[in-house]
Amino acid sequence: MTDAVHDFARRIPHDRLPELLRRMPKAELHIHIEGSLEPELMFEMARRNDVKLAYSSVDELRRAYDFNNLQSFLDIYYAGASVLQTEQDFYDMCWAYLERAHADRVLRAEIFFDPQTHTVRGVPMGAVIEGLHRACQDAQTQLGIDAELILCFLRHLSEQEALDTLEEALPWRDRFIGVGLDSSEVGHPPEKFARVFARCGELGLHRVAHAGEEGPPAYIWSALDVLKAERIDHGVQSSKDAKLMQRLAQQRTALTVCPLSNLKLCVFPQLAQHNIRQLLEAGLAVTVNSDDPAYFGGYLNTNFIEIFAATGMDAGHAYQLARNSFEASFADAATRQRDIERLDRFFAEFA
Ligand SMILES: Nc1ncnc2[nH]cnc12
Ligand SMILES: [Zn+2]
Repeated sequence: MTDAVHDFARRIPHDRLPELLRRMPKAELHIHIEGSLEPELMFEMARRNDVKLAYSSVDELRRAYDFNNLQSFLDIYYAGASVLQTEQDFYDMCWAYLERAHADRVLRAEIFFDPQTHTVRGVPMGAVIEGLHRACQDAQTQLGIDAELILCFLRHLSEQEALDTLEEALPWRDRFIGVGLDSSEVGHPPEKFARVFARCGELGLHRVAHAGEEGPPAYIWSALDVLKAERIDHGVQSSKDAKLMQRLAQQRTALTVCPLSNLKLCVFPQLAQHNIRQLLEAGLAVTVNSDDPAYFGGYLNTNFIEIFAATGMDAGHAYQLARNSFEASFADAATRQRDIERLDRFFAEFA
């Protein structure tokens, strides 16, 4: 941050913070598209595809969104994804997210998808990828959002299944920019996926991984050293390991932190106890993200507003978080620079 922007940001009064956070340009780097499927759209898809849900109404479904850890969420999340069957379903879900993100002043979105959740039910890989890709293209032309896809492997499945999934997706290689690793973390360390990530590196794909959401700092070390992950998704457990904190700060490896997700999955008992401010002030390249907004009570701006209210962060922190999101994105250098200039202009003009 330049000193001028920094000084200006520090003078913005706290009561204007929600407005600043809402209007500030930003990138979202950690969003599972299946986690953006709102109950209303889920019921609509269940109806049109003749899929039976375990809940009789939107209200009953929403009442079931009461989680005590990651697994209790994943069980409901995978059941919800069963309504997605056609290319149009994937398009509709992704378009709904992108419109919502646009309203939150997201200039760039890097969107995770879980193909194995769908191919195992007989949905063709092409229906998943083409539907999502078409929504990303329309978002570029109609909303001006830059949106890209990241294919995630489910870590509760085997490495061989991940390798098979990669092969199956290769005809659409130009439709995704990278790969990630998600699902049940504890008991499924990054090293289980060493070979498939090495192969993705050879293919020129970006690599990210969920690590240190519930799992230990050792998983963050191996995501970096074995998988060569360029960003760590969540990574909040890094504060338990001083050496790791030093490394992440020194390398400026981005952490895609998801405050409301961590609250809803009981990673932290209250938002006020979240360590995002500590991580940011220790010099880590922290970003704010929504993870699974339809399940965790808020899209990106709600995450910003609630975590700022709970931890007392100010406009200087807001600038740094937004700037980190652009610097950590996989956009080309000119696009990143353009977005950072937009951010600087926004802060200079905010009044
Ligand atoms: N928070 C999360 N952690 C791991 N896998 C996920 N898949 C969707 N959301 C996830
Ligand atoms: Zn996630």
